[in-house]
Amino acid sequence: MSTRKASLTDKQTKNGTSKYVLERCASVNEYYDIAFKVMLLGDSAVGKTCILVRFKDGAFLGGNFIATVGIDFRNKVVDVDNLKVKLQIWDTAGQERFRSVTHAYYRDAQALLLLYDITNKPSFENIRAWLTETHEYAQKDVVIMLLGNKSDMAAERVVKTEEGEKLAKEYGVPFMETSAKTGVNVELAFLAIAKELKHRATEQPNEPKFQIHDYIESQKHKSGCCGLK
Ligand SMILES: Nc1nc2c(ncn2[C@@H]2O[C@H](COP(=O)(O)OP(=O)(O)OP(=O)(O)O)[C@@H](O)[C@H]2O)c(=O)[nH]1
Repeated sequence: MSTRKASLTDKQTKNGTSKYVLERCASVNEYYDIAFKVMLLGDSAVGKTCILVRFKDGAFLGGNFIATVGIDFRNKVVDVDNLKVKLQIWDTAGQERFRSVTHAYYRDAQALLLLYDITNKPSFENIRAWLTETHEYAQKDVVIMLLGNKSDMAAERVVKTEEGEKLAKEYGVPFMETSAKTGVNVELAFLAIAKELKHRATEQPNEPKFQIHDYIESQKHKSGCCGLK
């Protein structure tokens, strides 16, 4: 069991991360125009922490698996259409015994990344239960994305890409397979979420609506670990 501790205080959750913050803000030397909260959800060991570390630091946390205790978060600022968008990304513990802790944080999240492991069938089968939880605890208009992680482990795959696509279609949510190990589609997943949230927050009545599904389809497989524009 890890020594990682729940580090998100009430004060931190309220610090410059309200839904539509549009003035320029500085937080620990990071300037941003608008801020959103994103939560990573899914069974234990599907790779939530690794996806976050890959996105934030461009590295892979290999070696011994250390389960997250409670909830933790990291910030990353990305550029979307000349705006600096800060994503405050909450990494939750997948283990059942921490569920009541994480439920309390759903309400403030504007987006949820729901992960399963393509080499672990139960983690995929549990996605329906995760979706039920999100409907119970999250905001009605929360943006949800389904991610099939560990796509680098082709030999151990037990969940077909088409099964992920089918489930995502059933729930009307965007889907892609990712690998925290190789970086495939990791930046794309977060960037698509940032774009969707930014467009929702700044949308003008006569502007065409941002189509997250179309954006993802046009960008899939282009993104490795770095450099997606
Ligand atoms: N091959 C491969 N291994 C991965 C990938 N992502 C995560 N792992 C491994 O899977 C294990 C679990 O990863 P974590 O990121 O700690 O899982 P988690 O979902 O945060 O787990 P909890 O904290 O218990 O909720 C670790 O041993 C990682 O090295 C991936 O994309 N490919």
